[in-house]
Amino acid sequence: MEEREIYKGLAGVPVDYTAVSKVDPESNSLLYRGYPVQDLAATKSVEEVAWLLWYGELPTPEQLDGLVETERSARALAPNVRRAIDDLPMTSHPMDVVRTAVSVIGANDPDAEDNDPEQNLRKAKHLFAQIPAIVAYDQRRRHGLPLIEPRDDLDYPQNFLYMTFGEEANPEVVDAFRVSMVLYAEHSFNASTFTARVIASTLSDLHSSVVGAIGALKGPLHGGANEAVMETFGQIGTPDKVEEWLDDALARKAKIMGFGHRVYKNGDSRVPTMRAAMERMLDHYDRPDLLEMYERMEKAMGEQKNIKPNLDYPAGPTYHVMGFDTETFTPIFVAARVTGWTAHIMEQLASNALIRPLSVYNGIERRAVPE
Ligand SMILES: CC(=O)SCCNC(=O)CCNC(=O)[C@H](O)C(C)(C)COP(=O)(O)OP(=O)(O)OC[C@H]1O[C@@H](n2cnc3c(N)ncnc32)[C@H](O)[C@@H]1OP(=O)(O)O
Ligand SMILES: O=C([O-])CC(=O)C(=O)O
Repeated sequence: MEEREIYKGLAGVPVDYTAVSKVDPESNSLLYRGYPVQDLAATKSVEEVAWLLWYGELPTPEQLDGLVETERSARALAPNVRRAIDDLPMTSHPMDVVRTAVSVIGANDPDAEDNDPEQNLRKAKHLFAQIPAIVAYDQRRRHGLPLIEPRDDLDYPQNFLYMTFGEEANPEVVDAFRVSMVLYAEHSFNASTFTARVIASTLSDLHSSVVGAIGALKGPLHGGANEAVMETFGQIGTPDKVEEWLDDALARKAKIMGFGHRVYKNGDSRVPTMRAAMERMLDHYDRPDLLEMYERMEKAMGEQKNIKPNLDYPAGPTYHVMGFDTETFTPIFVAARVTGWTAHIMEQLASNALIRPLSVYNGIERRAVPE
């Protein structure tokens, strides 16, 4: 076999520049276009952060008004997107539903193949406006409930919660949801963003890149971990069972969902902000049992493996107490991350090189085909 060094999982390999965000494990920080994410999460709206990721600067009041108007006027689903969702079995995973619906939105777009930056910005804003309606409707239909039309007097997180639950959410809940959407929006060359960039690098279209990214996000080693956290909590049952459950899981060499990270080795920079939002929600919904379970698992993982939680760990219980179905958690991540993905797709296209790495062949050596 040829002797060449390989970089399994591309671990530690820089493959391109990006100006969208900086993940710095040394200082344990995350910057979106230079701004610390926790400072953005403290005061900025989902719409402001979306603009920042796409354009590189926070919007002026006029620019923000323009984006808000565009987003609010593009929320309702086209009839064939709705029919495509209705045609899927109730057993379809919500990530498959959102992937399918985004595919239909792409097929509906008369300029889907046009990679002009203005067209791609338009498509990105359209997806940003549409995905909450897809996610909310899918959760409702699985409960036998009718679709709720969007309300254009509500901001992005208020409307997302309204379309899901049919009533205006408490402001504290809206704020915790907003914080989660800001924290989930962007994270450099994670697996789904890299997938989006690989697809964009072939000069395919933006919707195809987003569909591919949704597929990559679904896996439990990436976005699917927020669902898996609640499944774990469900298996454990009560806080006093945490240590016993963990001993058994680690003895089986199981990966504990919501812990560990490819880049951060000393804790995920977003966790303190999300944890604070989770604590506000567990208090609001009076779930001290979930906080105890969270803390016991975090402590036991620290003692046994010295591995810290990632963003999916506090996000899972937060979405659970808000009333989202566990399978809806990763689609919420899609709604948030579509801004980051599309910013990266546009950055890739602005300075493109086909992404095509090499492999080292370790199969059977050349041989003759039998007669
Ligand atoms: C928003 C996000 O996408 S954040 C990531 C969400 N994913 C999860 O929470 C899934 C659980 N975590 C994991 O599987 C991993 O930590 C990953 C995939 C996120 C990162 O993995 P990698 O950088 O490839 O690290 P790798 O899997 O090689 O782990 C290194 C060591 O730590 C252990 N380890 C890492 N994470 C975990 C975990 N969650 N549970 C138990 N052990 C773990 C591994 O078993 C390995 O141990 P070993 O050296 O004794 O074999
Ligand atoms: O960066 C990663 O590998 C995964 C992650 O935390 C994210 O995408 O938010």
